[in-house]
Amino acid sequence: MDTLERFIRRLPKAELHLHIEGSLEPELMFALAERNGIAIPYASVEDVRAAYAFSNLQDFLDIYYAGAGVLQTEADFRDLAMAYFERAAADGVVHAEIMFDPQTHTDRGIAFGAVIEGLLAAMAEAEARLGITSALIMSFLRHLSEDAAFETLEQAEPWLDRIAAVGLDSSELGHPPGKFARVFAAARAKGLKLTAHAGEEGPPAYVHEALDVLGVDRIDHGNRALEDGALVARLAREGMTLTVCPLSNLKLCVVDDLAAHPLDRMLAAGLRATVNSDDPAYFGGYVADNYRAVAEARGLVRGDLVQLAKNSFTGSFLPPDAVARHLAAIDAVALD
Ligand code: HPA
Ligand SMILES: [Zn+2]
Repeated sequence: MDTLERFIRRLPKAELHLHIEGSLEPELMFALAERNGIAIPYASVEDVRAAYAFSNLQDFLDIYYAGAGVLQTEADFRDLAMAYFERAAADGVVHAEIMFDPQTHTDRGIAFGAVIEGLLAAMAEAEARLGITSALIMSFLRHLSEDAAFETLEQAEPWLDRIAAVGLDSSELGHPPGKFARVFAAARAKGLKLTAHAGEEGPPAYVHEALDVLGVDRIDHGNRALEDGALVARLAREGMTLTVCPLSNLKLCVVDDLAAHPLDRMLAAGLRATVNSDDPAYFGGYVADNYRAVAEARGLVRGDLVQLAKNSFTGSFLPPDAVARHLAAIDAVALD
Protein backbone atom coordinates (compact mmCIF):
# COMPACT_ATOMS: atom_id res chain seq x y z
CA MET A 1 0.00 0.00 0.00
CA ASP A 2 1.59 3.33 -1.03
CA THR A 3 1.60 6.52 1.01
CA LEU A 4 -1.43 8.05 -0.76
CA GLU A 5 -3.47 4.92 -0.19
CA ARG A 6 -2.37 4.74 3.45
CA PHE A 7 -3.19 8.41 4.03
CA ILE A 8 -6.66 8.07 2.43
CA ARG A 9 -7.51 4.99 4.46
CA ARG A 10 -6.27 6.57 7.70
CA LEU A 11 -8.41 9.69 7.17
CA PRO A 12 -11.62 9.33 9.21
CA LYS A 13 -14.51 9.87 6.77
CA ALA A 14 -18.27 9.64 6.53
CA GLU A 15 -20.04 8.11 3.55
CA LEU A 16 -23.22 10.05 2.72
CA HIS A 17 -24.22 8.61 -0.67
CA LEU A 18 -24.33 4.82 -0.65
CA HIS A 19 -27.26 2.75 -1.93
CA ILE A 20 -27.10 -0.37 0.19
CA GLU A 21 -28.63 -2.45 -2.65
CA GLY A 22 -25.77 -1.09 -4.79
CA SER A 23 -23.24 -2.82 -2.52
CA LEU A 24 -24.55 -6.27 -3.51
CA GLU A 25 -21.40 -7.94 -4.79
CA PRO A 26 -21.79 -10.70 -7.42
CA GLU A 27 -20.47 -13.31 -4.98
CA LEU A 28 -23.19 -12.44 -2.45
CA MET A 29 -25.78 -12.20 -5.24
CA PHE A 30 -24.98 -15.82 -6.18
CA ALA A 31 -24.97 -16.97 -2.55
CA LEU A 32 -28.38 -15.39 -1.87
CA ALA A 33 -29.82 -16.71 -5.15
CA GLU A 34 -28.72 -20.19 -4.05
CA ARG A 35 -29.97 -19.72 -0.45
CA ASN A 36 -33.34 -18.45 -1.64
CA GLY A 37 -33.71 -20.75 -4.67
CA ILE A 38 -33.92 -17.84 -7.10
CA ALA A 39 -32.80 -18.17 -10.72
CA ILE A 40 -30.61 -15.33 -11.97
CA PRO A 41 -29.66 -14.75 -15.63
CA TYR A 42 -25.93 -15.25 -15.03
CA ALA A 43 -23.80 -18.43 -15.19
CA SER A 44 -20.91 -17.09 -13.10
CA VAL A 45 -19.62 -14.17 -11.07
CA GLU A 46 -17.53 -13.22 -14.11
CA ASP A 47 -20.71 -13.10 -16.22
CA VAL A 48 -22.27 -10.74 -13.68
CA ARG A 49 -19.27 -8.41 -13.73
CA ALA A 50 -19.21 -8.53 -17.55
CA ALA A 51 -22.81 -7.27 -17.52
CA TYR A 52 -21.80 -4.18 -15.54
CA ALA A 53 -21.06 -2.02 -18.58
CA PHE A 54 -23.39 0.97 -18.72
CA SER A 55 -23.95 3.86 -21.13
CA ASN A 56 -26.28 5.79 -18.86
CA LEU A 57 -28.24 5.67 -15.62
CA GLN A 58 -31.13 3.62 -17.00
CA ASP A 59 -28.82 0.85 -18.30
CA PHE A 60 -27.54 0.55 -14.74
CA LEU A 61 -30.94 0.75 -13.04
CA ASP A 62 -32.34 -2.11 -15.15
CA ILE A 63 -29.56 -4.41 -13.90
CA TYR A 64 -29.57 -2.97 -10.36
CA TYR A 65 -33.26 -3.69 -9.81
CA ALA A 66 -32.87 -7.21 -11.25
CA GLY A 67 -29.93 -7.87 -8.91
CA ALA A 68 -31.95 -6.76 -5.88
CA GLY A 69 -34.40 -9.61 -6.63
CA VAL A 70 -32.27 -12.10 -4.65
CA LEU A 71 -32.86 -10.11 -1.43
CA GLN A 72 -35.76 -11.88 0.31
CA THR A 73 -35.35 -12.16 4.09
CA GLU A 74 -34.34 -10.03 7.05
CA ALA A 75 -31.12 -12.07 7.21
CA ASP A 76 -30.38 -11.22 3.56
CA PHE A 77 -30.59 -7.48 4.27
CA ARG A 78 -28.47 -7.91 7.38
CA ASP A 79 -25.82 -9.85 5.46
CA LEU A 80 -25.86 -7.27 2.66
CA ALA A 81 -25.36 -4.33 5.01
CA MET A 82 -22.78 -6.15 7.17
CA ALA A 83 -20.68 -6.89 4.09
CA TYR A 84 -20.75 -3.18 3.25
CA PHE A 85 -19.76 -2.13 6.77
CA GLU A 86 -16.78 -4.53 6.72
CA ARG A 87 -15.55 -2.90 3.47
CA ALA A 88 -16.27 0.59 4.79
CA ALA A 89 -14.26 -0.04 7.98
CA ALA A 90 -11.24 -1.00 5.85
CA ASP A 91 -11.62 2.36 4.04
CA GLY A 92 -11.58 4.44 7.22
CA VAL A 93 -15.33 5.10 7.25
CA VAL A 94 -16.46 5.87 10.82
CA HIS A 95 -19.97 7.06 9.94
CA ALA A 96 -22.29 6.03 7.10
CA GLU A 97 -25.67 7.43 6.09
CA ILE A 98 -27.00 4.62 3.93
CA MET A 99 -29.80 4.86 1.37
CA PHE A 100 -32.27 2.06 0.90
CA ASP A 101 -35.06 1.66 -1.68
CA PRO A 102 -37.99 0.02 0.17
CA GLN A 103 -40.28 0.05 -2.88
CA THR A 104 -37.80 -2.13 -4.79
CA HIS A 105 -38.59 -4.82 -2.21
CA THR A 106 -42.15 -4.16 -1.03
CA ASP A 107 -43.29 -4.14 -4.68
CA ARG A 108 -41.97 -7.76 -4.79
CA GLY A 109 -44.01 -8.73 -1.71
CA ILE A 110 -41.15 -8.41 0.78
CA ALA A 111 -42.35 -6.94 4.08
CA PHE A 112 -41.10 -3.43 4.87
CA GLY A 113 -40.18 -4.70 8.35
CA ALA A 114 -37.91 -7.45 6.96
CA VAL A 115 -35.95 -4.85 5.00
CA ILE A 116 -35.48 -2.29 7.75
CA GLU A 117 -34.99 -4.76 10.64
CA GLY A 118 -32.25 -6.49 8.67
CA LEU A 119 -30.50 -3.17 8.02
CA LEU A 120 -30.92 -2.05 11.63
CA ALA A 121 -29.43 -5.33 12.90
CA ALA A 122 -26.33 -4.78 10.76
CA MET A 123 -26.09 -1.14 11.86
CA ALA A 124 -26.12 -2.19 15.51
CA GLU A 125 -23.45 -4.86 14.90
CA ALA A 126 -21.32 -2.42 12.88
CA GLU A 127 -21.36 0.09 15.72
CA ALA A 128 -20.61 -2.53 18.38
CA ARG A 129 -17.94 -4.47 16.49
CA LEU A 130 -16.49 -1.95 14.01
CA GLY A 131 -17.12 1.38 15.72
CA ILE A 132 -19.05 2.69 12.71
CA THR A 133 -22.09 4.83 13.48
CA SER A 134 -24.79 4.98 10.82
CA ALA A 135 -28.15 6.40 9.82
CA LEU A 136 -30.84 5.40 7.34
CA ILE A 137 -32.01 7.42 4.35
CA MET A 138 -35.29 6.04 2.98
CA SER A 139 -35.37 6.76 -0.76
CA PHE A 140 -38.50 7.19 -2.88
CA LEU A 141 -38.26 5.80 -6.42
CA ARG A 142 -38.96 8.79 -8.66
CA HIS A 143 -40.11 6.70 -11.65
CA LEU A 144 -43.08 5.74 -9.47
CA SER A 145 -45.88 8.11 -8.41
CA GLU A 146 -45.95 10.48 -5.45
CA ASP A 147 -48.90 8.46 -4.14
CA ALA A 148 -46.64 5.40 -4.07
CA ALA A 149 -44.12 7.44 -2.07
CA PHE A 150 -46.86 8.38 0.41
CA GLU A 151 -47.67 4.65 0.82
CA THR A 152 -43.99 3.98 1.63
CA LEU A 153 -43.89 6.84 4.12
CA GLU A 154 -46.96 5.31 5.79
CA GLN A 155 -45.36 1.83 5.90
CA ALA A 156 -42.30 3.40 7.58
CA GLU A 157 -44.39 4.97 10.38
CA PRO A 158 -43.47 2.37 13.09
CA TRP A 159 -39.76 2.89 12.38
CA LEU A 160 -39.64 6.67 11.81
CA ASP A 161 -37.51 7.18 14.93
CA ARG A 162 -34.85 4.96 13.29
CA ILE A 163 -34.87 6.80 9.94
CA ALA A 164 -32.83 10.02 9.63
CA ALA A 165 -33.97 11.24 6.23
CA VAL A 166 -35.89 10.61 3.05
CA GLY A 167 -34.23 10.67 -0.35
CA LEU A 168 -35.16 10.62 -4.04
CA ASP A 169 -33.45 8.31 -6.53
CA SER A 170 -33.93 6.20 -9.70
CA SER A 171 -34.52 7.58 -13.21
CA GLU A 172 -33.93 11.32 -12.97
CA LEU A 173 -34.78 12.62 -16.45
CA GLY A 174 -38.51 13.21 -16.80
CA HIS A 175 -39.10 12.95 -13.05
CA PRO A 176 -38.19 16.39 -11.64
CA PRO A 177 -37.97 16.86 -7.86
CA GLY A 178 -41.17 18.97 -7.84
CA LYS A 179 -43.16 15.79 -8.58
CA PHE A 180 -42.58 14.87 -4.90
CA ALA A 181 -43.23 18.24 -3.25
CA ARG A 182 -46.12 17.07 -1.04
CA VAL A 183 -44.51 13.87 0.27
CA PHE A 184 -41.27 15.70 1.04
CA ALA A 185 -43.27 18.33 2.94
CA ALA A 186 -44.96 15.50 4.86
CA ALA A 187 -41.58 13.93 5.65
CA ARG A 188 -40.20 17.28 6.84
CA ALA A 189 -43.28 17.74 9.04
CA LYS A 190 -42.42 14.38 10.66
CA GLY A 191 -38.96 15.70 11.54
CA LEU A 192 -37.04 13.89 8.82
CA LYS A 193 -34.11 15.40 6.95
CA LEU A 194 -34.39 15.64 3.16
CA THR A 195 -31.98 14.81 0.36
CA ALA A 196 -32.49 14.21 -3.39
CA HIS A 197 -30.54 13.07 -6.43
CA ALA A 198 -30.44 16.13 -8.67
CA GLY A 199 -28.11 17.16 -11.46
CA GLU A 200 -26.72 13.68 -12.07
CA GLU A 201 -28.31 13.57 -15.54
CA GLY A 202 -31.00 16.20 -14.90
CA PRO A 203 -30.44 19.91 -15.72
CA PRO A 204 -29.58 22.69 -13.26
CA ALA A 205 -33.33 23.37 -13.06
CA TYR A 206 -33.70 20.08 -11.17
CA VAL A 207 -31.16 21.29 -8.59
CA HIS A 208 -33.13 24.54 -8.25
CA GLU A 209 -36.32 22.53 -7.70
CA ALA A 210 -34.69 20.30 -5.10
CA LEU A 211 -33.61 23.44 -3.21
CA ASP A 212 -36.70 25.62 -3.65
CA VAL A 213 -39.59 23.13 -3.98
CA LEU A 214 -38.38 20.23 -1.82
CA GLY A 215 -36.25 22.31 0.57
CA VAL A 216 -33.52 19.66 0.71
CA ASP A 217 -30.74 19.57 3.28
CA ARG A 218 -28.35 17.93 0.77
CA ILE A 219 -28.01 17.41 -2.97
CA ASP A 220 -26.96 13.96 -4.19
CA HIS A 221 -24.55 14.25 -7.14
CA GLY A 222 -25.27 17.86 -8.23
CA ASN A 223 -22.72 17.77 -11.06
CA ARG A 224 -24.81 19.71 -13.59
CA ALA A 225 -25.24 22.61 -11.17
CA LEU A 226 -21.85 23.67 -12.52
CA GLU A 227 -23.57 24.72 -15.75
CA ASP A 228 -25.20 27.60 -13.85
CA GLY A 229 -22.75 30.05 -12.27
CA ALA A 230 -25.40 31.77 -10.14
CA LEU A 231 -26.51 28.37 -8.82
CA VAL A 232 -22.92 27.44 -7.90
CA ALA A 233 -22.54 30.74 -6.04
CA ARG A 234 -25.81 30.06 -4.19
CA LEU A 235 -24.82 26.50 -3.25
CA ALA A 236 -21.50 27.79 -1.92
CA ARG A 237 -23.11 30.70 -0.06
CA GLU A 238 -25.69 28.43 1.57
CA GLY A 239 -23.11 25.75 2.43
CA MET A 240 -25.18 23.10 0.63
CA THR A 241 -23.52 19.69 0.68
CA LEU A 242 -23.05 17.82 -2.60
CA THR A 243 -22.60 14.05 -2.29
CA VAL A 244 -20.40 13.48 -5.34
CA CYS A 245 -19.61 9.99 -6.67
CA PRO A 246 -16.62 10.07 -9.07
CA LEU A 247 -16.49 6.41 -10.14
CA SER A 248 -20.29 6.39 -10.57
CA ASN A 249 -19.99 9.48 -12.78
CA LEU A 250 -17.40 7.66 -14.88
CA LYS A 251 -19.28 4.34 -15.16
CA LEU A 252 -22.59 6.05 -16.02
CA CYS A 253 -20.88 8.37 -18.51
CA VAL A 254 -21.74 11.53 -16.57
CA VAL A 255 -18.06 12.30 -17.27
CA ASP A 256 -16.17 10.72 -20.18
CA ASP A 257 -12.95 10.51 -18.20
CA LEU A 258 -12.03 11.11 -14.57
CA ALA A 259 -9.45 13.59 -15.90
CA ALA A 260 -12.49 15.76 -16.69
CA HIS A 261 -14.19 15.28 -13.33
CA PRO A 262 -15.24 18.63 -11.82
CA LEU A 263 -14.49 17.79 -8.15
CA ASP A 264 -11.51 20.15 -7.86
CA ARG A 265 -13.51 22.92 -9.54
CA MET A 266 -16.27 22.31 -6.99
CA LEU A 267 -13.78 22.74 -4.14
CA ALA A 268 -12.26 25.80 -5.80
CA ALA A 269 -15.76 27.33 -6.09
CA GLY A 270 -16.22 26.90 -2.34
CA LEU A 271 -18.76 24.09 -2.64
CA ARG A 272 -19.07 21.63 0.23
CA ALA A 273 -18.31 18.62 -1.94
CA THR A 274 -17.90 15.13 -0.55
CA VAL A 275 -16.68 11.87 -2.11
CA ASN A 276 -18.86 8.75 -2.03
CA SER A 277 -19.19 5.38 -3.76
CA ASP A 278 -22.94 5.41 -4.73
CA ASP A 279 -23.22 1.74 -5.85
CA PRO A 280 -19.75 0.32 -5.23
CA ALA A 281 -20.46 -3.24 -6.41
CA TYR A 282 -21.55 -1.87 -9.79
CA PHE A 283 -19.18 1.07 -10.24
CA GLY A 284 -15.87 -0.59 -9.41
CA GLY A 285 -14.91 0.85 -6.09
CA TYR A 286 -15.72 1.71 -2.50
CA VAL A 287 -15.16 5.08 -0.94
CA ALA A 288 -11.36 4.89 -0.59
CA ASP A 289 -11.12 3.80 -4.24
CA ASN A 290 -13.15 6.89 -5.16
CA TYR A 291 -10.91 9.20 -3.14
CA ARG A 292 -7.82 7.69 -4.75
CA ALA A 293 -9.16 7.64 -8.31
CA VAL A 294 -10.24 11.28 -8.30
CA ALA A 295 -7.12 12.39 -6.38
CA GLU A 296 -4.87 10.84 -9.02
CA ALA A 297 -7.00 12.00 -11.96
CA ARG A 298 -7.29 15.60 -10.77
CA GLY A 299 -4.02 15.99 -8.89
CA LEU A 300 -5.64 16.53 -5.50
CA VAL A 301 -3.21 17.22 -2.67
CA ARG A 302 -3.46 16.11 0.94
CA GLY A 303 -5.14 19.39 1.90
CA ASP A 304 -7.93 18.66 -0.60
CA LEU A 305 -8.40 15.16 0.81
CA VAL A 306 -8.57 16.56 4.34
CA GLN A 307 -11.19 19.09 3.19
CA LEU A 308 -13.27 16.36 1.53
CA ALA A 309 -13.14 14.27 4.70
CA LYS A 310 -14.12 17.27 6.85
CA ASN A 311 -16.97 18.10 4.45
CA SER A 312 -18.30 14.56 4.89
CA PHE A 313 -18.87 15.28 8.58
CA THR A 314 -20.04 18.92 8.37
CA GLY A 315 -22.45 17.75 5.64
CA SER A 316 -23.69 14.77 7.65
CA PHE A 317 -26.81 14.52 9.80
CA LEU A 318 -24.65 13.95 12.92
CA PRO A 319 -25.10 16.25 15.95
CA PRO A 320 -22.55 19.08 16.33
CA ASP A 321 -20.59 17.41 19.16
CA ALA A 322 -20.02 14.28 17.07
CA VAL A 323 -19.00 16.39 14.07
CA ALA A 324 -16.47 18.29 16.21
CA ARG A 325 -15.02 15.02 17.51
CA HIS A 326 -14.54 13.68 13.98
CA LEU A 327 -13.01 16.95 12.71
CA ALA A 328 -10.46 16.79 15.54
CA ALA A 329 -9.64 13.20 14.61
CA ILE A 330 -9.02 14.28 11.02
CA ASP A 331 -6.65 17.03 12.19
CA ALA A 332 -4.74 14.47 14.24
CA VAL A 333 -4.19 12.31 11.14
CA ALA A 334 -3.43 15.29 8.90
CA LEU A 335 -0.79 16.62 11.30
CA ASP A 336 0.71 13.21 12.04
N1 HPA B 1 -28.87 7.52 -9.35
C1 HPA B 1 -30.19 7.37 -9.30
N2 HPA B 1 -30.76 6.33 -8.74
C2 HPA B 1 -29.99 5.38 -8.19
C3 HPA B 1 -28.63 5.48 -8.20
C4 HPA B 1 -28.03 6.62 -8.82
O1 HPA B 1 -26.82 6.80 -8.87
N3 HPA B 1 -28.14 4.39 -7.59
C5 HPA B 1 -29.19 3.65 -7.21
N4 HPA B 1 -30.32 4.23 -7.56
ZN1 LIG C 1 -27.05 7.51 -6.03
